[in-house]
Amino acid sequence: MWNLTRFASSRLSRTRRLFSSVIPGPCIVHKRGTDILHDPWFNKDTGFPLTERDRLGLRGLLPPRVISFEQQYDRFMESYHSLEKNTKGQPEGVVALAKWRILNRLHDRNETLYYRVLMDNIKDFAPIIYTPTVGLVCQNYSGLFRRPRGMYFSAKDKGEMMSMIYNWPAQHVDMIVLTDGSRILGLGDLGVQGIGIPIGKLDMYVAAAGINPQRVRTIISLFFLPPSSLFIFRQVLPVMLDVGTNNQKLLEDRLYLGLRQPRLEGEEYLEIVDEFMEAVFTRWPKAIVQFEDFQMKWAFETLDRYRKKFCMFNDDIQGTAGVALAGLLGTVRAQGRTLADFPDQKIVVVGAGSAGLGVLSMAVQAVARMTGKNETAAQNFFLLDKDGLITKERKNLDPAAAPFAKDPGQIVGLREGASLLEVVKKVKPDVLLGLSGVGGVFSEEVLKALRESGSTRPAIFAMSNPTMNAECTAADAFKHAGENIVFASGSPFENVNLGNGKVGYVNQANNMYLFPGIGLGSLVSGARFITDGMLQAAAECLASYMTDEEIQKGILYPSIDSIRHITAEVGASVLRAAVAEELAEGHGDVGPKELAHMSKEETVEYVFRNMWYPIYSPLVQEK
Ligand SMILES: NC(=O)c1ccc[n+]([C@@H]2O[C@H](COP(=O)([O-])OP(=O)(O)OC[C@H]3O[C@@H](n4cnc5c(N)ncnc54)[C@H](O)[C@@H]3O)[C@@H](O)[C@H]2O)c1
Ligand SMILES: O=C(O)C[C@H](O)C(=O)O
Ligand SMILES: [Mg+2]
Repeated sequence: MWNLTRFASSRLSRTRRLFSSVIPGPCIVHKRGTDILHDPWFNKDTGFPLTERDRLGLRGLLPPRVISFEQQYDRFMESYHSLEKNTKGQPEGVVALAKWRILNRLHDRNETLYYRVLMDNIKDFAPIIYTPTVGLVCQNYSGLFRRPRGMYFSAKDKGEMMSMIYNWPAQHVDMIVLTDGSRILGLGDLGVQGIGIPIGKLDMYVAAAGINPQRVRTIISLFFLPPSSLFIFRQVLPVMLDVGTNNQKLLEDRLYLGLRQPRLEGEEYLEIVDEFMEAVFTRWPKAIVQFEDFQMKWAFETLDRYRKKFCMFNDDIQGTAGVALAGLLGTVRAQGRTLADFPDQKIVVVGAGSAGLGVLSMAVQAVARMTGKNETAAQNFFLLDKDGLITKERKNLDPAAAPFAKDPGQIVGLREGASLLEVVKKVKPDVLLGLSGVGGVFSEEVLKALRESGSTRPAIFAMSNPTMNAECTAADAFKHAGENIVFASGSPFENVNLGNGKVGYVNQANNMYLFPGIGLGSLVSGARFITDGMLQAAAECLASYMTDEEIQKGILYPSIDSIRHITAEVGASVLRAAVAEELAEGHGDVGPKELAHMSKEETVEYVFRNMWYPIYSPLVQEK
C-alpha cells in the first residue's frame, strides 16, 4: 500500500532543466502609459525595452536606460542584504517586519520580479511572507495596511455577494484561500486582520505550485513541446469573510479595519458562508476553495457541509493530517523498522482541535488499512486537550474527539484528565505530537520523561505556530529528550549543533508541503471534489519522497528549496487518484481520456508544464 519507490535522485536538476527552457509568449494588455506602470502585473519598471516603450506609450515616462531583469533582480537582493545588515541587533520582530515591508513593496510594484525572487530564495523568504512572520503581520495588519489585496466579504454584504463577486477583475479564478480570521495560527481570533494568511498561503501556491497570480492570460511555450502545446495559467484570490470578531482588544482599537461587532453565530454565520460559496461557484464553477484558519467548530461543519458539493478542502484538518502522517511514517523508518510496524507505534497527540483531530483520523485510517481491523486501530493513540487525557468519562465529550477517547478500563494507571507528564511517563510513547497552540507545553520535565520512551528513536513534533507557540524549541528538545530524537516543528528552527560535528536535524512539519500540490493536482485534473483517496495519495507521495539515507539522518521532509519539485510530484499523485476515482473531468485542452492514458512520468511532466514561471513576457496591446 505504501509504495516507497524512490524518486529520481536529481530532483532539483530536473526542475531546473524544465524551467530553463521556458520561452515567454506574448501577454495581451488592454491599457497604455502610466496605467501599465501602475499595474504590478504588467509593470517591468526600468526593464521595458525601447520598442515596447514606443508601442505602449511609455517613452519619456521612465529614465532612458533599460535595465535587464537580472540587473533588477540583483539590485533588489542588494537592497535586501543591506537592510539585513542595517537592522542587525534590532529586536527580531522589528527586523522581520522590515523584511516583510521590503518584499511587500516589491509585490505591490512588480509581481514578476517579486515572484522570481521569492521562488529563487524560498528558504529565506518563506519565513517572512509565510509562517512565522505572517502571524506578526496579521497582528499588526490594520496599522500596516497600505493597499488592498484580495477580496473582503462582510456580514453587511448579505444578499449582495452574487454581484460583488463580479467586482473582481479576472475572467478566471482557480485557487481561492478563504478565512474568517477566527483562529489565526495559534494567535486566536484576529478578525479581518487574518487576511494575511490567505495572502501568504497563495504566495506559497505561486512559488511552490506555479499557480499564476495574475488576472490576465499569459501564454508561455516550452520549446521542447510542439507549438500547439500552449498553456493557460492559473489565477489566485485571497478572501476574508468578516463576520465580526470576539477579540475585545481589536473591537476597541480605533485603527481596526474590520466590522466592529461580535462574530455571527449559528445559522446567521452559515448563511453568510453559503452565500459566498454559491457566488464563487456561480462565477467560477471550476474554482477550488481552500478553507484556512477557521475555529474548530466551523472548520469541521463547513468541511462536512461543502466537500461533496464543491471542490474544496480544509487545509488545517486535511493538509496537516497528510504532512503529519508522512512524518510519522518517516519516523518508523528512522527507527530502522518497516512501515508494517507503524500500527505498533504509541503516539501521544496534544491538542484535540481541528488539526489534532485531523491528524488522528488520518493516522487511524492508515492503521486500519494496514491491519485490516477498524475496532483496534485507535488503541495506540492517546489524545489530550487543555483538560488533560481524554477518556470516555469526559463530561461533554466532543463528538469529534469521541472515537479517540480512551476506555478507562484499558489504560491502567491513567485517569480521565491525566496530565501530559503522567501520560508520557506511563505510556512511554514513540511519538509526542503537539497541535495545541500553546508554547512550551512540552516542558523540560515532559521532554526528560521521553528519555524513557520504548522507542530507540523517539520523535517530537512541535507543530504549533508561530514560533512562540511551538510546544518546545528544537534546542530544548535535543537537550532534554536526548540527541537521538527525531525533531519536527511547524515553524522553522535552525538545526541544532550537538557538538563533535554532530547535527540535530530540524524538520519543518508544515502543511506547506501538501496544500500547494493538493490544489494544483485537483486543478489540473479538473476534479469535481477532493476526496479522501486524493488526500491519501498526496500523503503517500510525501512519505515516499525521502531516501533511506536522509531518513537515517533524521530528515523527514524535503528541503524547502525543492518545494516546487515535491509539489509537482504531489500534484501528479492527486491527479492520478482523481483519475482512478473517475472524478477527473480534464483541464483546458486535455480531456479525461488523455489524463487516464498518461503514464506516471507523463503525469508529472504534465503537472510541471502547467506551472507558471515568472519571466517578463512581451506586452502586446489589444484595443
Ligand atoms: N504545522 C502545521 O502545519 C499546522 C497545521 C495546522 C495547525 N497548526 C497549529 O496547530 C495549533 C492548533 O490548531 P487547531 O486548529 O487544532 O486549534 P484549535 O483551537 O482547534 O485546537 C487547539 C486544541 O489544543 C488544546 N489545548 C489548549 N491548551 C492546551 C494545553 N495546555 N495542553 C493540551 N492541549 C491544549 C485545546 O483544548 C484544543 O483541543 C495552532 O497553533 C496552529 O497554528 C499547525
Ligand atoms: O499556516 C501555517 O503555517 C500552518 C497551518 O496552516 C497553521 O494554521 O498553523
Ligand atoms: Mg492554517
